[in-house]
Order: sequence, then C-alpha cells, then structure tokens
Amino acid sequence: MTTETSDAVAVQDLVVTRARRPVLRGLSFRMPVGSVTGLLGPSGCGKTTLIRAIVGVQRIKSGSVTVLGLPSGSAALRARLGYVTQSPSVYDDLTIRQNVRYFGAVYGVSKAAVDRTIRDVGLVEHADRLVDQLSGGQRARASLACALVAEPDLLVLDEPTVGLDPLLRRDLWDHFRGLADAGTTLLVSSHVMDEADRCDRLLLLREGRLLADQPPAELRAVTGADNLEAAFLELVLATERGETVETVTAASEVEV
Ligand SMILES: Nc1ncnc2c1ncn2[C@@H]1O[C@H](COP(=O)(O)OP(=O)(O)OP(=O)(O)O)[C@@H](O)[C@H]1O
Repeated sequence: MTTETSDAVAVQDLVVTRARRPVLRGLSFRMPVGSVTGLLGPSGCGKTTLIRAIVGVQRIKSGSVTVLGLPSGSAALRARLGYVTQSPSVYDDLTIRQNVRYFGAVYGVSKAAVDRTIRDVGLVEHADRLVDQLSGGQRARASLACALVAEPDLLVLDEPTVGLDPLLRRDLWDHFRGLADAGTTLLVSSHVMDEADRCDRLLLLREGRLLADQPPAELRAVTGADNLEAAFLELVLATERGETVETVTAASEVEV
C-alpha cells in the first residue's frame, strides 16, 4: 500500500505492544481527506492505542503512521490536528468561553470563531459558567469546542458522544458531517454501533486486528446483517469458524 496525497492518514503494518503485550497486531488502512471514519470495537480491543499512534503519542514497535503526509508526531502537525480524549481536558476554574478563548488564542483565532464554536457544540446558554459546575456531557462538549476552535485538518475524537442525549448526538453528527464536507478528516471512536451509519467508512477492530475496513452499507451487505451490531457479531463468528469474508474495500474505491 502506498500513501497517496488524498490520504489524511495512512497506516502500514502497525504493531504496538504495551506492557510487553501485543495490543495492535499489524494494521494497515487509509483515511481519505474529507472522510468520516468510525473506529469501532469492544472495550480493550485497542481503539485508544490506535488513536494515540495517529496523534503521535504512542511508541510503536514497527510499521508506519503517516498523517497529512508527515510521520505522526511531527511538530508541524501540532496545529493541524485536534484530539479530544475520553476524559475532558478543560480547565475547571475557567468558564467555557474562557477555555475556548484560551485554546483559540494559541492558534490566533478570532473572538467570532470562539463564539461560533461554542454555538456549534450547543453551549451558548452555559458559555459563562465555570466548567466545574457543568454536567459530564457539557464538559465533554466544552472539551470538543476547544479542539474544534482551531479548525484542524484532522480531528480525532475518542468517544465524543458518551453521555449525550439523542438530540445532541444527532446535532453533533450533523456538525461532523458539515466539517467533513468542508474538507476536514475525522476519526471518531465508539463502542456503540448506532452512530456508525453516519460514517463514510468503518474500521472494526478486535483484539488488535482489523476485522473490517469498509463503508457501513457494504459491511451489512457482505455479512447479510441488517444492522451493524449484527454485522459485527457475524464477522466475529465467521472469523472463529475460520471463514473468509470480503471486508476490506480500498479507500480509493470509496467516494466521500
Ligand atoms: N498504559 C497502559 N499500559 C499497559 N497496557 C495498557 C495501557 N493502556 C491500555 N493498555 C492495554 O492495551 C489494550 C488496549 O487498550 P485500549 O485503551 O487501546 O482499548 P480501547 O479499545 O480503547 O478500550 P475502551 O473501549 O475500553 O476504551 C488493553 O488490553 C489494555 O489493557
């Protein structure tokens, strides 16, 4: 597999061990620019480890991870990459607006951009409240706003919708789609399947291996399952039976 300029991320034969145990066991895939990729799989399968490798904070044993044409972790990527971890990383003793303004100031963004971002994550009414007075879902959205405000080229979101009600989740996914349409590439991890249909491509990870790398509709078609939960289970069972299922579609074959 070669890296193409249309790839925001290209991962080749990636192997990662943690505490001497293999966690990622030889992954290869690509994420086209302007696509939304869902990273799915059971707890402990390696999603966060893969995300860490892409954002450049994970030591890798072998293979390569190329992000926006540069090796992951390159200093030049810092301003081009937004990463929202599972635990919200915002300052408790500042308001939402102060937090977003602070992260925005690092990249020289305007006050209007700060206000727009707060609106995009549905926090206008709470903008001047201290973060330590917010609910879990509000904190998560404040953290998301801090990553969005700099308008990164690649946005990596680790379980961004945990604890959010269905309406907010729908609004956020609409926003993610809008960002992708404008050229941002998104990687969104989750261990729930119901949001996966909003993605252009899905990476299904199990025990450090890719079980599938293709659009949701194709995944349902090749497994004969009518929902992604069932498709995932069918893939697991087929793998255990030693069967081969056609679950990789080259990124270049998929229109985004
Ligand atoms: N700091 C660490 N040191 C050693 N092993 C770790 C460390 N963090 C995670 N692991 C192990 O690496 C494996 C993958 O963990 P990872 O956090 O990547 O999974 P995940 O798919 O993101 O899980 P979850 O959905 O529960 O967040 C697990 O077996 C986990 O126990």
